[in-house]
Amino acid sequence: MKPPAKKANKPKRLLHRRKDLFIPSTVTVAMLARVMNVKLAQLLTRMRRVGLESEANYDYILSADYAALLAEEFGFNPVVDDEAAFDIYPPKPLDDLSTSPSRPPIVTIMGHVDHGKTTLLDTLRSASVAKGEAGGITQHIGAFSVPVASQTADSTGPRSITFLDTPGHAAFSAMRARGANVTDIIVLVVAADDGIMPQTKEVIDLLKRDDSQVDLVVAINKIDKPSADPDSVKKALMAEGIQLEDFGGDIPAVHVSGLTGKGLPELVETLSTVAEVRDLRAEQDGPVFGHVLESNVLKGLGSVATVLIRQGCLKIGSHIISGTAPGKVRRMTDPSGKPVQVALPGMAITVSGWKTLPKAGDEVLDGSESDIKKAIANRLRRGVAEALQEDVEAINEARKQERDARADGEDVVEPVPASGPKELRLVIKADVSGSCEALEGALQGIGNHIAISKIISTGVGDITESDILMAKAANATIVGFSVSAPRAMMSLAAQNEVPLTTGNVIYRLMDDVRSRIIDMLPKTIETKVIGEATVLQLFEVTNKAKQLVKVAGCRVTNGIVEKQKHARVVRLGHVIHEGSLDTLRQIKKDITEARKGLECGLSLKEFDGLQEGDLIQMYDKIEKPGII
Ligand SMILES: Nc1nc2c(ncn2[C@@H]2O[C@H](COP(=O)(O)OP(=O)(O)OP(=O)(O)O)[C@@H](O)[C@H]2O)c(=O)[nH]1
Repeated sequence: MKPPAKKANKPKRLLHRRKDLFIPSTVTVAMLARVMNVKLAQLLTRMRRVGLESEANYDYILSADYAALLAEEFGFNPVVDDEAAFDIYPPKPLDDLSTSPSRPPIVTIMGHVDHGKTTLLDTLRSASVAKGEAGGITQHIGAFSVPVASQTADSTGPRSITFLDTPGHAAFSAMRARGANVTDIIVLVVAADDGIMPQTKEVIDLLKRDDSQVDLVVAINKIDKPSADPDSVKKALMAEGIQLEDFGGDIPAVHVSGLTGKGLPELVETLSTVAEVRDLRAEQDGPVFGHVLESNVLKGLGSVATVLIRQGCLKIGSHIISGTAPGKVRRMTDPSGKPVQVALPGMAITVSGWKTLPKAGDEVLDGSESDIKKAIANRLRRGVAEALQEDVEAINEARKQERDARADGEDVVEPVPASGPKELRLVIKADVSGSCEALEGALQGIGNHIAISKIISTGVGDITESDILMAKAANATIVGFSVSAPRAMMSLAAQNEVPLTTGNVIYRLMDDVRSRIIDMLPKTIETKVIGEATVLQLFEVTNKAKQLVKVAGCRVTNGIVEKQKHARVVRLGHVIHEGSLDTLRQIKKDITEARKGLECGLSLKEFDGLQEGDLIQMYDKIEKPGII
């Protein structure tokens, strides 16, 4: 009788927990294979399969993104440091601002050279100061505010207009490059006596291209001049596609004179009307978001920046961040120099209290002191990583070119030494752990199957005696990044014959390691043919030692046949002998060289088998360093 069948086990669901793999900011393919404990060939095959064809090389330096992707391919859970990713970001603009408070419009004046932008701004600015606080001083801070005269307490239009007066400034290109358009209205200044000029066209093109909401107001300037012809300027603008109100369009044009001030109240009124139609509003509660327009260091105040507030409400004592500059608002002044306690959207104010100088065009955000500290550390680290990434791209490209050149040449691939590749051992020291990690990623695995770099130790801090002793014991080279090597340490390293290299540019250190690896590779010998001669006839002559020797009557067909160079005999495309010349003669005279077209007689040392039709090649041997 058959034993009762065992109750089949229910298949258990396999819970595959992926192993965490820490991903450094940069890592070579060889290093990634090593840390994942997979064969390099396997990783290269997988890279090709996932479309990383041109990156599939042992020495390609992968970014953390690619490395993470590949780690996932091999079943790992790539861990990119969350703390390292922390940052403070601009707040998302609200979808519906209809209940938010109104804000002043931001106006930029643009136009062709000499059409009067500066004069117009100066007149507007001085008018604003005159109308503003008595005794206010006009400071050049990158922006100023002009009150709108016609506004009453219950009207809905803006009470003031903020003019930005640095249109060609770097801040603008920096902001534009990040897609930030701070301007609501552009005033296009066109001189009534000059008309449309190249920079006028540039502004028009910019407006046509710009899909952001920027309104246009045309200021036909220098209207006081007898030669002013505003009508023909307007027609020319229409021809450029600027639909002016006068011709049934919706773009207002105002006749002004920046010099006399004529028409400026109308210009301000027009801007106010355009702004009113736009119904410009911004959230005053919540996080602060602004842009640095200008920054400089002032005596007694330290680093000061003009900040255009775009959202939120900046207060004295707020902790702020801009780029990698942290700050705590100590003092704020409006464009007339009057201290303010709070800065609202649409206002441009000077802010002091920065620990370092922020850059024009950078965003200004607020946050808690500790968040700002963390964000700054990460931004600095990312800055290093980005700079490194640029280097890395250049290095990857250089390596690719070398490889391509090598593939095109006739080089023979050196066999792998039986003992495995030679190692250049490295002891790494860096200023902070971030750069240590970056350096590790960049230096590990430089080389090829013959010689390769291997990091045996990493550490943070200056180079010490124990580093040198460890390097000596391990026969390693010390690489220091942004650390100091005191003189005593340098001499200790020299006494112990420990190679030591320091620097603060990662790619230079990479180059240094590369050249050390190259020195470990066998040199390749290249030949360069410098002259050729064809054997026409053979003679037998008696030499000085009374021996009968064969002499070849030749014609030099290419270059120069120099007696002291290396010589080889090529027969039917094959080299049949390599050596050197014994004699080189013309008629009966010994010569040292024979140029193209000449006939000469020659014989070779230790070779007596020349035949008619043989090709004698004279060549140089060039020693070339190994390639990685
Ligand atoms: N008659 C007259 N001259 C003016 C007026 N506005 C400016 N100008 C003159 O035109 C010249 C150029 O004026 P700017 O204000 O420097 O012109 P701009 O467009 O700022 O020039 P750039 O800064 O070089 O781009 C100066 O000589 C001014 O005095 C105006 O309304 N009427």
